[in-house]
Amino acid sequence: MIRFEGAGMRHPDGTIAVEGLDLEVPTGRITVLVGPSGCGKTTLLRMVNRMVEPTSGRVLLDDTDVAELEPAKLRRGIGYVIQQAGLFPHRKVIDNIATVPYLLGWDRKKARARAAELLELVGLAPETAKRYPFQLSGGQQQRVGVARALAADPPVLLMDEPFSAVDPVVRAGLQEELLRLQSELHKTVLFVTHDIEEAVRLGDQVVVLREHGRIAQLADPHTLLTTPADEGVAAFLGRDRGLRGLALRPASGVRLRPVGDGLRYGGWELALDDGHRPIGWIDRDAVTAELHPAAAFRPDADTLRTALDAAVLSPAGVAVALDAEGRVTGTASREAVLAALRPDASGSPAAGPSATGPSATGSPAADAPVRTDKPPAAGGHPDDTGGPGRTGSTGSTDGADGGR
Ligand SMILES: Nc1ncnc2c1ncn2[C@@H]1O[C@H](COP(=O)(O)OP(=O)(O)OP(=O)(O)O)[C@@H](O)[C@H]1O
Repeated sequence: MIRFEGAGMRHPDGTIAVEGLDLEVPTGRITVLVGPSGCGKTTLLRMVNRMVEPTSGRVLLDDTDVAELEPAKLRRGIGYVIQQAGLFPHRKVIDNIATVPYLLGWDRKKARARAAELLELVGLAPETAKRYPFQLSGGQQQRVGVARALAADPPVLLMDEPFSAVDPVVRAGLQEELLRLQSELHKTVLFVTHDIEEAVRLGDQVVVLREHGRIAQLADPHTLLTTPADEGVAAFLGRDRGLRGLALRPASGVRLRPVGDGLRYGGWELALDDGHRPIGWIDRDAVTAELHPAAAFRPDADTLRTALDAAVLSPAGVAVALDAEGRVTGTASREAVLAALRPDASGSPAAGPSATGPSATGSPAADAPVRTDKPPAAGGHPDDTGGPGRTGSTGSTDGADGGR
């Protein structure tokens, strides 16, 4: 655990970077520091590896004041990832990754073998090893930066806006990768960002800072989004914080309409291949049999945001639910997705903050069984005439009906 005790830092010119901060960074979890530019995030991070010395208070690493530890030794036990990776341009990727093992005196062969292992761990092809950093994309460089920080298997990782120099798609991939790594490695991560979206996606706990490193709020992502401490925090979270919260909720709570009820919704029909995988939506009134993409989600692996997105994109107004093999297991209307937000719906946040997101392992709510509707005793959906080759009861009780 990292503990800041009344930690403060005043620059020689009198500028206060951080003042009297008390904060605990729990072992094996991701703590994200987020806040506006200049609020002291980087200063705080660098106090941990003594790149910045506090001018008041102290920082403890597993109950030892870091001031008592020799800086070079301390830093070898702490992985550090910065914006734009900060790789050595004249060293091959493999040697960049092996930097700390070399410093620790490992023999070259062992250090390189470890580096090759890490290259694979962060999702880079083995041939990347022989390249120089300028021969890699920004996202690949960041992966190398993460691999380098992990090389000596340090228990602590400091990450200072590591993904902010790459485009949003690459960034989302890197975030996903970090969560996957963390589900295996359980490092104590202190992560700095100014992006609240990134903070709630990655953090087990999120610390919203304001000027001079003062804590405006410390909470798990769900609590932060639903219960901001004050108007300042609410403003910082943005007006769409409710929608953003959808990304923290597993889609396992969505009540599905079973496929046995048919695959027709209003004038739309879902076409399946022989393996029960969706081919697309067909407009039954159209002259040509044009296929419209069947936006889908996986209840066991995706969030409510993905499920809602799939329902919104669907011409029939229903999202298609798939199992891990891509077979259709049911459908869910927009209303059915939103119904999963009700406090009594399964997959509620009472199951605990899904800090690593439901697609990562270990989220209790993500493991919840998919609930399916019981067909009503009588009646059914007026548009439901049964899917191709399917008969049986129709309708649903949860508003999971489509139509247009
Ligand atoms: N060498 C310095 N001399 C004086 N003031 C400094 C110095 N370095 C940083 N500061 C100030 O300390 C404060 C905290 O800086 P810090 O870099 O920790 O903020 P930050 O939250 O990480 O900002 P950003 O998000 O822009 O990177 C800022 O007000 C900054 O202007």
